[in-house]
Amino acid sequence: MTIIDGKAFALKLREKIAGAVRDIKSSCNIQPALAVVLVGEDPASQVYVRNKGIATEKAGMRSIEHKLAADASEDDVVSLVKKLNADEEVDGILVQLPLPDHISSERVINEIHPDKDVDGLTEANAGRLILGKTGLVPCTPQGSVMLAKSVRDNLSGLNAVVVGRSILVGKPLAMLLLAENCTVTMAHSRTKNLDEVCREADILCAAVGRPRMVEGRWVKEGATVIDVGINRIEEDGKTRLIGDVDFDSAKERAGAITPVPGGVGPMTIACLLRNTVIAAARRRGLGAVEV
Ligand SMILES: Nc1nc(=O)c2c([nH]1)NC[C@@H]1CN(c3ccc(C(=O)N[C@@H](CCC(=O)O)C(=O)O)cc3)C=[N+]21
Repeated sequence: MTIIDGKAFALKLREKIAGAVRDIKSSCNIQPALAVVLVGEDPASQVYVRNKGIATEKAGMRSIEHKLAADASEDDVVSLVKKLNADEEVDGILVQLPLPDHISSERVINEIHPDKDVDGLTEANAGRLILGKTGLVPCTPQGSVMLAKSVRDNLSGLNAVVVGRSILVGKPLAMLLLAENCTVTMAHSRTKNLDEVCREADILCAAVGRPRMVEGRWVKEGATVIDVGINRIEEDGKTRLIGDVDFDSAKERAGAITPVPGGVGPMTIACLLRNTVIAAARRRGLGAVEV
């Protein structure tokens, strides 16, 4: 049984990205830049944004942070996005989610120029993903597939079950697994006999946001389990981060499994940096980057 070390994989990927950034700098004298927009003072979001900024700079790229007050209007956020779209120096734009309730994240996200949409969440990039066209791919699903491929070099023909159908993770993840020639089942809260459906999975991905929902008994012997959940819970008087999979029971049956923390989470940030380099190279006509 393999515990998939997402943290180590992400660090290696970040080194490769740093190499690609160095190449771009030395050959074209360009420093790719990522702009992150944070609205409000949510402590968890502040931590994420700070970590993204540090990771961006460690990769040799420029990090630009824009912080708006919690009572900023939707139009304020949209004008900022438009300004960043027009800024030649900015290669990637990320609007930290969730946004305050009075702001439509759908509207704001869709204002991002698709070629700068490093989250891969605009309608244009979602469309490109289902049509199999070149675009920017959502980071968490991309990282999940990379981790699955790190233990099974060919996913072709395997049964993949994705539990969860969110726009951010479940749907794009299913599309990426389909592109790997998996036979994909999208399961969700209304799925009948969810345990039986999961037991058919060679690749079982849990992205539901419910702590320890996927039980060990649901895991086929030898399956690859990708746990996308990040749930903060109180247990034994401590705050703990746990996944959507009951790790202790699942690891008894899985062939390989991602832990939480240290699994998919670190890959999300690495893939964000990857998308930023890819966006920079495409926008500036530098040809494809191999990362
Ligand atoms: N526009 C946008 N894009 C996002 O990609 C986005 C977002 N908004 N809003 C919030 C969520 C959450 N997210 C995570 C990224 C890394 C870890 C991560 O690295 N987690 C570590 C642990 C970190 C800890 O200890 O808290 C791990 O799983 O090992 C987790 C969660 C990106 N998000």
